[in-house]
Amino acid sequence: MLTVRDIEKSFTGADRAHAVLRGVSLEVAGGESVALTGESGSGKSTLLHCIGCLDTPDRGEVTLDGTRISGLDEAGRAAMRRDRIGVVFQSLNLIPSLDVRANLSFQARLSGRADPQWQAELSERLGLTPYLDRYPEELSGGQQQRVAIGRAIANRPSLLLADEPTGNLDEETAGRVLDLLLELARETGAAFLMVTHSDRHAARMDRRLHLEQGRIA
Ligand SMILES: Nc1ncnc2c1ncn2[C@@H]1O[C@H](COP(=O)(O)OP(=O)(O)OP(=O)(O)O)[C@@H](O)[C@H]1O
Repeated sequence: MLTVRDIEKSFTGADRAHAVLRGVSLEVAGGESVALTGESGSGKSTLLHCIGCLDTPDRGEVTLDGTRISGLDEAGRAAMRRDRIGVVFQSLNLIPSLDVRANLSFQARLSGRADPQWQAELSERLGLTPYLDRYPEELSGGQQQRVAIGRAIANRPSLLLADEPTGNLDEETAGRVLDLLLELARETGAAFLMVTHSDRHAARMDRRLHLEQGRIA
């Protein structure tokens, strides 16, 4: 269960602070999928970064399965990212020097939770088994996207965060990739929060939250 309480975040510009998040609260239960929508610049990525331990809110609390993650130091936040949180962002951040097999298992190995049987099943369901020995640059955009999803889920994270994960795929491939994400998140019991600009994709999730003027509308 993800709980976000009254998060505030400002960025300081040349002369003044610009408040991006002005008291955002939300909850996502394990196994539940929630779409996060909002105009460009409304703070969706900022919110995801604060929740995913990639940035810190100025005020407010983020709790994951009872652990207050917003109060952790850098080492604690790194451990949360490694052990409990899976992310699929538009810049996929696959490791170019590792083949697909090693990219898939990278995070799970770091956290000591590598599970070869689960990884083999994931590779099969993501259609990646024929490509396990290839390097990211030898894959299509859709194939790379599926590696990023596999890597995020290989660890069975409590929280899965995705930022426009199908943004650069054609509509049909995007639909299939979203199906897989939803299926895997539900199956592993992850709380799944996804930023999307697509009404069609948002409609496929259990719930939708809209960010407007720094708050959930
Ligand atoms: N590191 C930063 N320093 C200063 N301003 C920032 C920083 N990151 C984001 N911002 C500002 O915060 C606001 C929200 O940005 P954010 O990327 O969260 O929006 P978004 O809703 O994800 O937008 P998009 O849909 O276009 O990706 C924007 O005005 C942006 O310029």
